[in-house]
Amino acid sequence: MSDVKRQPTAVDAGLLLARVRAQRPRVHCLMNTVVQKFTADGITVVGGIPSMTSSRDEIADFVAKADALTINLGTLDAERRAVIRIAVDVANASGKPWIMDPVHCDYSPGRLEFARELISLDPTIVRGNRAEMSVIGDTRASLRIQTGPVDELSDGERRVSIRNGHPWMAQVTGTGCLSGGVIAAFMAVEPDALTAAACALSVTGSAAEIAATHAQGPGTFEPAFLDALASMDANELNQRARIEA
Ligand SMILES: Nc1ncnc2c1ncn2[C@@H]1O[C@H](COP(=O)(O)OP(=O)(O)O)[C@@H](O)[C@H]1O
Ligand SMILES: Cc1ncsc1CCOP(=O)(O)O
Ligand SMILES: [Mg+2]
Repeated sequence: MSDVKRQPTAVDAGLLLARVRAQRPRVHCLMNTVVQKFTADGITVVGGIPSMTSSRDEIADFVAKADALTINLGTLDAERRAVIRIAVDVANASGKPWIMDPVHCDYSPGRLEFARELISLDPTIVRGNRAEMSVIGDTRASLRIQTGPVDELSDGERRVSIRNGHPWMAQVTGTGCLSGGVIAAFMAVEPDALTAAACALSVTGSAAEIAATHAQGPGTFEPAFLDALASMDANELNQRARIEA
């Protein structure tokens, strides 16, 4: 799976999910304070090991021990900006993959400016929803992901669409943030970021489809989604994953 020209497939999704479960990558998350638990649970049930500390004293050690890093701008303040800069420096110095979620950068010029500063530091992936990615615009060399009813991925050479998921994902706070954590777990076991992210999003989207068949609404959908993520396997992905060039 190292040929960067390759288009990812449903078979890859099953293989990478099995690789995450076998390798148990550590994912450090500088996650917003709203959805820390949900994100940590999402990483855990796909097979990764999350850590969430945002202490300035510890961040360098945690990132150094992690296999991938998730940076989320959802609840930003001066201290968190400083900690994010340290985390990104350590990840870049040691060649670890990192994903940046520019949550609500469309609400505040200051946040957009900080998101642009981080993009200049070469994140492996930038992922946001439609409103966020519209103001972000071009992300130069990074893999760019815009999620929504259809997820659109582009790395400058390839474009991939993921047609999985369910509208209830947009009614549960944190499904986008959780996807950043799951994508990071997949990047930790697969060097081609587009393949890793496409497979991760087909896994979360397929789990959402299964959860929706059991749930009565967004409230019961959330735990059903974690259950479906935990029991996802290659057979299910072969039937459901809709990864299209
Ligand atoms: N209407 C929809 N149908 C299917 N999947 C959706 C829908 N809306 C969002 N999703 C999925 O929910 C997740 C979060 O996407 P999105 O809502 O764009 O991000 P955010 O939560 O950051 O606003 C993604 O995995 C996306 O595929
Ligand atoms: C509501 C809110 N406010 C700050 S972070 C956050 C969660 C955003 O989660 P998502 O973008 O995944 O829905
Ligand atoms: Mg979001």
